[in-house]
Amino acid sequence: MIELFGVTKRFGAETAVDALSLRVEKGQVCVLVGTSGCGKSTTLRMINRLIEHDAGEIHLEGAPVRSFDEVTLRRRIGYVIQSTGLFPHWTVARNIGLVPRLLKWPRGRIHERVEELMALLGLPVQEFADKYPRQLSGGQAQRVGVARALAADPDILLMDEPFGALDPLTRQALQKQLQELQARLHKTVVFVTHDMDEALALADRLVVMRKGRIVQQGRPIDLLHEPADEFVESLLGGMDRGLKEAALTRVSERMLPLGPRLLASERIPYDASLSQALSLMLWHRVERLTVVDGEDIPVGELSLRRLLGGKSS
Ligand SMILES: Nc1ncnc2c1ncn2[C@@H]1O[C@H](COP(=O)(O)OP(=O)(O)OP(=O)(O)O)[C@@H](O)[C@H]1O
Repeated sequence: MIELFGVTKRFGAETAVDALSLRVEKGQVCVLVGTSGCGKSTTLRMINRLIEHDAGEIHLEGAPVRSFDEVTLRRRIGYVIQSTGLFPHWTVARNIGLVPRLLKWPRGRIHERVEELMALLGLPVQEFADKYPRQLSGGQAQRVGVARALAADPDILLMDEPFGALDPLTRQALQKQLQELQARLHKTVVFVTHDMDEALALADRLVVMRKGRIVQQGRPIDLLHEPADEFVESLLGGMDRGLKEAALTRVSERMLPLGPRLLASERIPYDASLSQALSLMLWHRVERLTVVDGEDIPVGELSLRRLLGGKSS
């Protein structure tokens, strides 16, 4: 668990973070959003003490962050940034093993851990272990960055725009991979992003910041339904909020069992979102879709009325 109590950070005359209080439960993904310069990165970097706070308290599992030495912080908190921060003259394997080496793990254990992480992140050892960062694509480098952050099995992961520099397809693939990892590893994650779709997809708890303060926080769906003010409303998508909400619901949650009717010709996977279903209906000018499982076998149907929240088909 991470707790911030009235935390303030000033840079000269400017207050970057202003008496901010926040609690991130164990295993939760907390996403910070807000306009540029509102203090998201500063908040993140105070948690691992890359920036020291001026006032208030920050606690990890109930103990002040200032009571931990640097090595303990490195072990307990993984940190991923947009530019990856990989050492250019080190191989992928060496980059991933950085923190275990600092912690003086035995060589064999480091080797095993690096291989385990590369497998976890979909980076075949044969192909990537001896490559240098310049030989990697943006998405591959970002995966190495995540593997490195996870190396010492930290409880906490701080991610600052980790996928910001990637093309939309790679970005979505890495978001999905992060969700799958999180389902297995249950880290306590604080994630900063400018991309509202990314924020809504990943967040258990969404925190909207403005001028160093929190304007609103809660479950994404609650913020979409009841934004505290116009600022939150427009940040969350304004008129697009309906589509953003639909993106949060899976087709499998709305579909009905297969009925006696003929199957609709257009098909959609059961784990697609309602916004994708709506898009497909618009594209094909149809009001019904056949829902299929991973093997393309029909498992249900989704009608436009049902998609809109109606009870019957
Ligand atoms: N090292 C620093 N020295 C002086 N001012 C700083 C420093 N770091 C941040 N600031 C200022 O503090 C404020 C908050 O910056 P921060 O990087 O936390 O915002 P942010 O919300 O992460 O912004 P962005 O979304 O653009 O990355 C900004 O006004 C910034 O100029």
